[in-house]
Amino acid sequence: MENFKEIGLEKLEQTFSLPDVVSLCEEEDSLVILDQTQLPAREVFLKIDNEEELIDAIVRLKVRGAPAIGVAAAAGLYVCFARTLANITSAQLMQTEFQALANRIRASRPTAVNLSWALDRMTVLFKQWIAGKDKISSTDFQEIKTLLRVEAVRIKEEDIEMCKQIAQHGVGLIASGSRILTHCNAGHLAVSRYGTALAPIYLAQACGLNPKVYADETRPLLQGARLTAYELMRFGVDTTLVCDNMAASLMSQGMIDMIMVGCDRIAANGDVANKIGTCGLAVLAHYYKIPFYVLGPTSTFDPHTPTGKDIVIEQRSASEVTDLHYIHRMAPEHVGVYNPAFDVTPAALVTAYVTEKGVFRQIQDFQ
Ligand SMILES: CSC[C@@H](O)[C@@H](O)C(=O)COP(=O)(O)O
Repeated sequence: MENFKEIGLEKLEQTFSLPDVVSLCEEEDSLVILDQTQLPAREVFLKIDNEEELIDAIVRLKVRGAPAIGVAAAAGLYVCFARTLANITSAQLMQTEFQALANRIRASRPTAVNLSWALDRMTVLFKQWIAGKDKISSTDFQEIKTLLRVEAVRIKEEDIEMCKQIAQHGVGLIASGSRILTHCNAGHLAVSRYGTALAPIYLAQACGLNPKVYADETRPLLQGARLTAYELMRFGVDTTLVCDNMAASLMSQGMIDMIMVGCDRIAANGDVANKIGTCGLAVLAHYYKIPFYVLGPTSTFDPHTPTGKDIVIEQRSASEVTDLHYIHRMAPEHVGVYNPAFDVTPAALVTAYVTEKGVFRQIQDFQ
C-alpha cells in the first residue's frame, strides 16, 4: 500500500499542471497571485507590490482559501515591508512600521487562522532579529530582507509538503470508485499545491482509483462551481456539479460514500469553521450515516480559541447575495441580507480530522 501511494504521488507530481497560486517574483520584490475572481474564464496573474493591492486581493478573494491566504500574507508582508525600508532611520521606527503593517494585513479576513499564523511566524523572526538593535544601516536592511524572504518561501514550501502528506493519509479513506461530496474549494487553488480536501482525491486519481466527486456550487460566491469543478476537471477527475440544496437528495439516495471538506479554523475542542453550508452537510451526513472528514494542516488548528462559539465569523457584503457573482442583480432593492462567509460544525459531527500527521478520530489525538 505504501509503495502504491509513493508511485501515485510521483505520478501526481509529474502530471499536475495547474499554475502557482501565490509566488514571489525572483527578479523584483513583488508577489504574483493567480486572480481567482477571473476563473474559470481566464487565468490572469496579478503583480502585487503594495499594501493596498495586497489587502484588496485578500478581501476580494482574488487569493483565498485558508492556507493560501497565509502564504500570500507572509510573502505580501515581506514585499510591502521591503518597500518601506528606504524611509526608515531607526530600529524603533522599523519595529513600529513592521508591526503596524502586519496588523493591517491581519485584519483583512478574520476567520481563517492561517493568516495570523503565517504573520506570527514572520513577526517572531523579525522580533528576534531586531532585539537589542538601536541604529539601522543598509547592511541591516539587506539582512532583514533576506531573512523575511527566506521565511516566506519556507512557509510556502512547508504548505506544499503538508498537502502531500494530507494526500497520503487521506487516500487511505478512498476506495476504488468512491463517491465524494465536497464543498467550497479546498483544492490546489486554496493552498500552495494540490489542496487539503482535494489532495487525497488527486492522489486517488493518480493511483487509478477513479474517485467520483460531487462539487457543491457553494453560494454565494460559487467557489465550488468556478474553482473546484475547474481544477478537478483539469486533472481528469470525474466531476459532477450540484447546487447546494441538492446534497440531501444525493445522500438520501445512497449516492455519496463520504464528505471531504477543508477548514478555516479548528477550535481547541475540535469545532470546525469552514465555508457557510458546511455545518448543514455535517448534520445531513450524521442523519444518513455518511462519514464526514475535515482535512487541513495543523496550522489551521487554533489552541487559543476554546470552542466554535469563540471563532469570529466574517460577515460579507449584501451584494454577494443579492447579485449573482457580482454581475446580475436578482433580489429586490433594500431587501435585508444575512451573509456570513463561514459556519461552525460541532466536533461531535466530525468523523475524523486528516492532517499532515495522520487521520485522527478525536481532536485531542493530534494536540
Ligand atoms: C484548504 S481551504 C479550506 C477553506 O479555506 C475553504 O474550505 C474555504 O472555506 C474557503 O473560503 P474562501 O472564502 O473562499 O476563502
